[in-house]
Amino acid sequence: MLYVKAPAKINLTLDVLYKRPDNYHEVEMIMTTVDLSDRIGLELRKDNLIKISSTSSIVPDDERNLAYQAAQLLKDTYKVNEGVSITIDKEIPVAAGLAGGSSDAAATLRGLNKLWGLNLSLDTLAELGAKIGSDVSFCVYGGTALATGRGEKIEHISNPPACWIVLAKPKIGVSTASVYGGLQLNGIEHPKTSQMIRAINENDYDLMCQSLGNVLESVTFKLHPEVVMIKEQMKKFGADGVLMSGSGPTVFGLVDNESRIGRIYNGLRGFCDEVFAVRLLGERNSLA
Ligand SMILES: C[C@@](CO)(OP(=O)(O)O)[C@H](O)COP(=O)(O)OP(=O)(O)OC[C@H]1O[C@@H](n2ccc(N)nc2=O)[C@H](O)[C@@H]1O
Ligand SMILES: Nc1ncnc2c1ncn2[C@@H]1O[C@H](COP(=O)(O)OP(=O)(O)O)[C@@H](O)[C@H]1O
Repeated sequence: MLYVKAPAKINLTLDVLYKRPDNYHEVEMIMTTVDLSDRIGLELRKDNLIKISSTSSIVPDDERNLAYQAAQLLKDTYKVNEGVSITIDKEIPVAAGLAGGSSDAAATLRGLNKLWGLNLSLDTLAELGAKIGSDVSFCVYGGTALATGRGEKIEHISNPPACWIVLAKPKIGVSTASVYGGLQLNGIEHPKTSQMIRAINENDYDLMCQSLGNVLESVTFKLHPEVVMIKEQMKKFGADGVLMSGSGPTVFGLVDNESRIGRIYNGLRGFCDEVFAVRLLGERNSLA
């Protein structure tokens, strides 16, 4: 059995430039990985089948699973005559804005590259990953990046200043498609992407906290007002910078001082079942 780690991502900035003719949105976002991971187990099968199981009751255990799609795509593209049993130990909340499914797909690509002896580069895996979903390419590489296009064009940047992240997910799932679909770009306030890059390059924690921004908040806040409340609570309990990740509903708070985490964590536990205090991960993936 080969085990591969599949970490969650957060969006430090998420800007939408325009809606494209293919119905995707042209984005500009800074993404980084955090130390909250699913664990993917891969075991070779001689019978040519792809089988999938997970510890979560809400994640599909058939061809709708993004990890299954990753295996199928590699199998079809490279005419692989072996199968695989995939097990997913799910730690990342589902439909949360943390790219759990995309990261599972990316980890499956990296793992099967080794298990099936395909010898593909990370760049090739990232290119394949884009066929599964817009966030999969970033998840193939991990680390910290500026993502453009529909999210699949990846430019690596330095890792942000070291800090803690508190993640709080209210008990609702959010559909990424409906959030993008509800976005009104007229008069919207765009995040300061280049200021965020400067903050990261200069290792300036305060500037990083001031530069957080996500245009999708406006949509999700209207659909689910409890997300606004969680953001306010996170600030009240002492986080230095607070933002919704991706299309939500997870809200994350940045904290540079370990002694303040307990108060924020315990305060949020009163509102959300799923609360995590984690570190930024930083390191980029190598081939599994
Ligand atoms: C919002 C973000 C931010 O990182 O993450 P999540 O909240 O999903 O974690 C991503 O852009 C989500 O990426 P991902 O979840 O891979 O989306 P996809 O499966 O490619 O697309 C799902 C749907 O979202 C819309 N979509 C997605 C990406 C994009 N740049 N423009 C879009 O309009 C499209 O309607 C598409 O059909
Ligand atoms: N391996 C997987 N893990 C989680 N969700 C998955 C997976 N495969 C498919 N899905 C489906 O993808 C949808 C989005 O899940 P997820 O990736 O967790 O959220 P997000 O796109 O908000 O980051 C879910 O509704 C789920 O049914």
